[in-house]
Amino acid sequence: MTTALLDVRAISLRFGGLRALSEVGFSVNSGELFSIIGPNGAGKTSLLNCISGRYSPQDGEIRFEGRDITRQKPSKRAAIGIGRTFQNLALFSHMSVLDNIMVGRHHLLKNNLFTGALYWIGGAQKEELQHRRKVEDVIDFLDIQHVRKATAGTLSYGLRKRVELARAVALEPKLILLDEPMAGMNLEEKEDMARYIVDLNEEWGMTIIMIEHDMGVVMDISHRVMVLDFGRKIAEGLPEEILANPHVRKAYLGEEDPLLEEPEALSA
Ligand SMILES: Nc1ncnc2c1ncn2[C@@H]1O[C@H](COP(=O)(O)OP(=O)(O)OP(=O)(O)O)[C@@H](O)[C@H]1O
Repeated sequence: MTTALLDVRAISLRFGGLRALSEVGFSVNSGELFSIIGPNGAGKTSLLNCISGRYSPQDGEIRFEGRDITRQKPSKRAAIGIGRTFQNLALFSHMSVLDNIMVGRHHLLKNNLFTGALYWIGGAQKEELQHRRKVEDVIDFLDIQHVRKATAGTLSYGLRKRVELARAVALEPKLILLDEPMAGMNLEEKEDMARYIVDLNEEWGMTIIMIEHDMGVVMDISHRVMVLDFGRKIAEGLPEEILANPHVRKAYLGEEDPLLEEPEALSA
């Protein structure tokens, strides 16, 4: 039996009296592009925060590569291969694009005692070289060579989102969590971003969990989709199954749920 890369088991998260997540469970396999959708306030970002370690669920368990990480700190989770981007940009706006990406890498290496030891016994140059090569690969991949020296805060919104993705990718995560990567983008920027996400998944082999409101993109590029509503999982399946699900259509698209409707004869 293959072990899922990520296994979320019946997690519940409360903020005082508010139930942000109620017994949500799902698994993501290596190589999947898995999307989470749902109306505003459904609990999508809270769920991502539980996976990255920012929030701690009161109940349930989260396993990564078969190990229980439910109580691990966010930095430890980043070091074992869970990367993320944020709904609102989280770049150092006064720093260059290159430095923003390097910061992520240094953070990763700082967590790695072995590379730390190498530094002291003279392997620093080789390490630094590999380090820079990786960053250059990421810069090439995301087509941001032309702005590598620019101050991040001066870039257009679409480009800043791309730099933020570059910083997360430079950490070489096994699993990357994308919180609304296309929010606020125009059509062209969205198309570009969708292509980068698909390439990351198909060519770089990264497993992706994405929250996104643009249904066209979600249904187009996801392997599987999960739907949250009021902190509960209401559906999970292939894009076409989700689109055809009457409960989803009602909760998410605001359409009437034929299963819940009264027969015409009775309501007349
Ligand atoms: N730190 C927090 N403290 C208190 N309540 C919170 C906190 N974070 C989230 N919530 C609440 O939890 C619920 C779920 O919020 P969450 O941001 O996870 O939803 P979402 O599905 O990501 O929404 P959106 O699509 O608007 O981003 C909301 O009612 C929200 O107000």
